[in-house]
Amino acid sequence: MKFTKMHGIGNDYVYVNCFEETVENPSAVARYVSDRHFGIGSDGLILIKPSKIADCEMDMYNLDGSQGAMCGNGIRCVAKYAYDYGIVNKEHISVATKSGIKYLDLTVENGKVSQVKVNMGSPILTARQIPVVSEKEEVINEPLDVNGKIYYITAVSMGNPHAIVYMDDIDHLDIEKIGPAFENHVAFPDRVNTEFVEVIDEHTVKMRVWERGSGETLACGTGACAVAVASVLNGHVDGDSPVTVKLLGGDLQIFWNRQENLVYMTGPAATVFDGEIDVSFLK
Ligand SMILES: N[C@H](CCC[C@H](N)C(=O)O)C(=O)O
Repeated sequence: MKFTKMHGIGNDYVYVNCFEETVENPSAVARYVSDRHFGIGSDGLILIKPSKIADCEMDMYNLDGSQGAMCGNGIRCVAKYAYDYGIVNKEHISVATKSGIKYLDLTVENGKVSQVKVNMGSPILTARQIPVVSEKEEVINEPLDVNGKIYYITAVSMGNPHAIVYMDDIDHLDIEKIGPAFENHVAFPDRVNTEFVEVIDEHTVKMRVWERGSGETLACGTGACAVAVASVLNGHVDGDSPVTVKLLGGDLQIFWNRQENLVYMTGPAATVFDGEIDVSFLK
């Protein structure tokens, strides 16, 4: 199986061009290629497929083989791959995902995509659609008991579920312990991606993320969008201008246009190497 290793500010995936390749069992392949010792090493697998309703389709799998409905860092790399490898030859493209069609604007430098702006669609705040179990219609700064400690969470979906928690110091967070406790909490029937956020100023936040199905990653695009929305809703940032979200792997610019109720994410995409791996033994 031919693949291309790419990343969006350190959130790295193995990409397969399914205009040319066929991947029979993507969950098993995702688990194998993601292993950083016995495989290629990545946060998961992303298939770039032909589409009848968009320029291409993104099909995303986490490190544990579970399928994700949307991937912000991933879709920027899908757009870069599609342009750089000749699937498309235009700078405004559409990508179909499990959470709907997304529209992207590409910045091309020296014939290659360097930066991508994505219309990530509207945030979902209704508890039962996220889903999160709550008596409230929306979960904004509501208490949740996690391992006997009360955390105040804001729940947002960008096509995938996110729980946002604000803290004074995220650098010394024992994320390996608290991350799984949130991920598998009974309040989240489909599990959850959890973002731990420190507010820097009214235009800047800093975050770490424990991803559903992948653990701590260096960045999460949908998570950064969910954090920007939650930060506006909780009055932590100025909602009239873009928010700089600082992640371990780099920064993303996120703007929630309240008039349109659309979230825009702008950030880089990078290709690391092309390769080939035998996955024929996987059933
Ligand atoms: N890293 C991705 C999010 C993956 C979400 C996945 N962990 C799930 O929802 O199951 C991003 O950049 O948006």
